[in-house]
Amino acid sequence: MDEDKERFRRALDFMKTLGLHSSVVSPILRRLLKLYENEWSLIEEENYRALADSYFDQLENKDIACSYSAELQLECLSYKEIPPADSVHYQRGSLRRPKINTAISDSSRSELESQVHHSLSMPRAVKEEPLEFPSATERKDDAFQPAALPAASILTQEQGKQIVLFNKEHKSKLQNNYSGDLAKCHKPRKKLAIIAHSEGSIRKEGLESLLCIATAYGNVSDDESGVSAKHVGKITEGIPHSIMEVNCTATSSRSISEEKDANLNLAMLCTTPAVPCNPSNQKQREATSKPDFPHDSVMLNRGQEISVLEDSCSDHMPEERGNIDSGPAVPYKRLVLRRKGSSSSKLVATVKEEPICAQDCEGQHKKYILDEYDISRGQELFPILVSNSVSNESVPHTFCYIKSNITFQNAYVNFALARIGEEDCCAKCIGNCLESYPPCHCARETSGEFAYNLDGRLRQSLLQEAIEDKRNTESSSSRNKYCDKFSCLLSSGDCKGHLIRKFVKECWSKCGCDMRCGNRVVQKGICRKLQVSYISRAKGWGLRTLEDLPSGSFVCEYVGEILTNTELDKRNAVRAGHSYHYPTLLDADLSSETILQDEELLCLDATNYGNVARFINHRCYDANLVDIPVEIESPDHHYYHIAFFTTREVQALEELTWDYCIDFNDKKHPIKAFRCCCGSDYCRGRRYKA
Ligand SMILES: C[S@@+](CC[C@H](N)C(=O)[O-])C[C@H]1O[C@@H](n2cnc3c(N)ncnc32)[C@H](O)[C@@H]1O
Repeated sequence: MDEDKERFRRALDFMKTLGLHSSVVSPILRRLLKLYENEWSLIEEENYRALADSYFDQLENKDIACSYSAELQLECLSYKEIPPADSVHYQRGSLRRPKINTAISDSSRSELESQVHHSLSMPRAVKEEPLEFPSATERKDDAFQPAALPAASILTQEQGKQIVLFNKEHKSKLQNNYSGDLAKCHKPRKKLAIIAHSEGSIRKEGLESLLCIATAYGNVSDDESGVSAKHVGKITEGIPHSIMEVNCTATSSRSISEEKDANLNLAMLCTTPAVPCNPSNQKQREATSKPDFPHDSVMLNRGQEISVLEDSCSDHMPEERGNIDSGPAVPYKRLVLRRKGSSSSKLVATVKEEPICAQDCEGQHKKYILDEYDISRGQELFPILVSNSVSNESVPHTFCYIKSNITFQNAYVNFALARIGEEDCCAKCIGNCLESYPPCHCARETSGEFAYNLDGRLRQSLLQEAIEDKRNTESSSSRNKYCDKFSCLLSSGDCKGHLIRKFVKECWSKCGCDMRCGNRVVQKGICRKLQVSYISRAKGWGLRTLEDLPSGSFVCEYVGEILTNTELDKRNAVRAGHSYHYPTLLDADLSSETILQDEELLCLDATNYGNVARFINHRCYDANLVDIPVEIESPDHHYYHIAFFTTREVQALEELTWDYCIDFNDKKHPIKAFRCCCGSDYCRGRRYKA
């Protein structure tokens, strides 16, 4: 009998650690005991899963109104966290729990429900007790059993770095699948103490370290003082695997402001030593092309994003970088985590605290969507993942991802080698042209100096020139008044001219150098970790970098269909009412041309076919990307590549932007300019009145 009492107490203690109050749990537990004929093992199995399930089931069945007393809103949260059945990716069957639903008779069920309902609707004063966590040794006590709810366990690998994530949100037992639609409840609540607990063990070669990260949601405070994480981990060396056992607990006890949600996330990251990146390494390619997660960023349930930015032994790293997002709704916090057993080795993670969409009190569903897949469908070297944590807008499926430009109908693009003269290639070069002296013919376009430095970045003088060119677009002196000679779609006959742009020329097929030549940057394609991300309702989707980018780095090319301007004109006529527009003119060399045929007057349209660049939003004047015309296959400049380079150092998770050079006051353009929300101090579009 005493043993039963003790087991009863243990069950309640455990449920308390999930935030479920004894007075609510006790009747449910009693009912379960009756149903299972005192077979405790069925209830204790998997850390009281049956009990927890029964609790949630009852709440689910009884549509409890949201007018709880404040101290019980935690239960409300638990209930509302349960996503609609059709959106839950987690399989109930996988819980292996006893079939409570069928086992409970109607009368038992209603009795049970009434108990739950009664308990929840009774206003009671709940004493807020400070949360105390058992130490590692205390935890050996049976009274504190770690939850064995199925922790999300995700493996990613990139450049040898292995990140293993065990993620658990308090009581979020249903959300162990990291993708899917989740609904949540925003409820005013006062003080909330939440606990997350996770455990797991992994077997993996060469495990090196363990980190435990705890983060909390909620508009509560600007510091992390209310959140703490402890872990007990050990790595056992063994051949061929190391075994890591992790046991992690996090607590948060903070004041939660109204209308905000609260959450606690736990992530455990295990790293293996980095190995040098070699894109030709097949194994690595396979690993990086896995369409599950970004290499060093782990998307947690409900969109919390932890990006491992730096793993360094330096003590000079800034601990706070502040808010690095331009959008209003997505604050970032930067955590600096110390490695266990080391006072100097730090791992810096940026935690993106997402506004959590909710099933609000009116019962209206707003779904929080996380779509995680490689939008390039394996075409790019690194997967380009998609993330939306702002709205219920789903991943754009309205276009087809292409890695390089494709020609539409009669657009004239001729790559015949015969058209490349001796002065337009370096047939005699061997190896890396950047190391040759004097520079070969391919440096001619950039005044006899190669456009790129040995580290692959654009030379600063060229970069500055390109930035200046763009910034002067408003002044007519930098434009060539060419368009009176033909119908220009920029302004339908009222053209203010086109920018004269300086080209970069890369080596190509007729050159003697090989693909390792430093004068081949754009043609190698995207080699940065990028993410298509929903920025805001005003701007829609955008592009972010997931890694720090030095100034002058090549990011990506603007890829689309190569169209004639006449075709574009036709398309624009039917697209006038569309919200987003993706075409861009290939007009960088119009000034040097005489009269052009229609099929030579080209543009790129990424509306139906395009790459990541179609998501880059506009920013007036001080954008962090600049578009540079690049000659690769063809010495004539009707057709060329538009390549984006960083105008300055760009930090991981910043949105990438370029100046579209839109004339926001041009009322004659067939496409009405959007109302600019770039946020720049020099914004030209803000003045535009719709
Ligand atoms: C090339 S698309 C960029 C990707 C687009 N945001 C999307 O969701 O697909 C250009 C369109 O994005 C929107 N956009 C880009 N920059 C913007 C800005 N600064 N302010 C408001 N809207 C912007 C405009 O609707 C524009 O037509």
